[in-house]
Amino acid sequence: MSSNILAIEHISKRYGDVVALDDLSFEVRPGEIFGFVGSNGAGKTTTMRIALGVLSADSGQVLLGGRPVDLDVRRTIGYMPEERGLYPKMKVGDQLAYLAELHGLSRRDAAAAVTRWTERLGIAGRAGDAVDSLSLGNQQRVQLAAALVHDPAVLVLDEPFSGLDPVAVDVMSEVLAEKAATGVPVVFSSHQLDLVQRLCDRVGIIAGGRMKAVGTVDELRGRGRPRLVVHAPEAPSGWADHLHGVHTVSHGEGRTVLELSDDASDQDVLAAALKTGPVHEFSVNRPTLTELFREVVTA
Ligand SMILES: Nc1ncnc2c1ncn2[C@@H]1O[C@H](COP(=O)(O)OP(=O)(O)OP(=O)(O)O)[C@@H](O)[C@H]1O
Repeated sequence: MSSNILAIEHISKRYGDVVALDDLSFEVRPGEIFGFVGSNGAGKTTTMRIALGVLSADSGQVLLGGRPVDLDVRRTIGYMPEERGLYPKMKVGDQLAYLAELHGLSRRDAAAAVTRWTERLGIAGRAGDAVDSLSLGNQQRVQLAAALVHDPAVLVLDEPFSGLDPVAVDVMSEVLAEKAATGVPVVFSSHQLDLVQRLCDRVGIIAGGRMKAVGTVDELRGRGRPRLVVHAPEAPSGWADHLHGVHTVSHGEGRTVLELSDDASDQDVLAAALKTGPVHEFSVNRPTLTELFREVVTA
């Protein structure tokens, strides 16, 4: 199963007059963690539901290891839905064992998988408790366990990090990295872009149902306009505004961040900065994923 590629190919989906997805394509490769980011309503959940096969696309297709996602293929996917979907009154251990058996594991293998994952996710002590007696963060750990107990060939997780405390974020991050290291393609959506930047091999930015940018974090950051950071403590506000092709992004406490158009000269900027007094720092910065995201979705 480790040669599985999850390929989303030209999918479109409308809800009445609302175009939720418009010719969206991307792929998640074996062993990679793919971050799927976009504003509220951009189409992430719709994409993931179509990838799982619980919602059908109007056109386009989803292939896992070259096969359309039918019932058999769907059983090999570990899915964490945004709306969650555990049985609130059922005991954690029973529920996970039930889900594992539903995915084809024998009773014995299911029990072993439940023990392994509840221990790994730090909820073994709660196996005998009803799901709704757990905190939301712990319920989310159970939800992740539910996505993992049948040893899935691919992981599709809708906002798995939302509402988690930093320790739970670390546990979730480690588990995703471990699964990816075994060759499983992992895709998750998130609004926590610092986390996406840290964790993901590649990222896709979706806006208005269209894929606006896909690449490694470095590739995406490299696409953004570079910024100059100038630390000139005596420079007054607006000191660089008269320079050709230079836009001041921010200025405060002697630090100025500037954006330069292609025909602007960084040497002219340096000369202008030196005229104001000493220059302690003069460096080029690439935008963060968060800055890039804002640029892409508002373009
Ligand atoms: N069942 C539905 N009926 C009608 N419109 C829907 C339905 N589900 C989603 N939509 C619309 O489709 C678009 C995409 O929604 P989707 O839930 O996929 O976005 P999202 O990126 O997951 O958003 P969020 O980050 O808020 O979870 C939105 O305009 C949404 O209002």
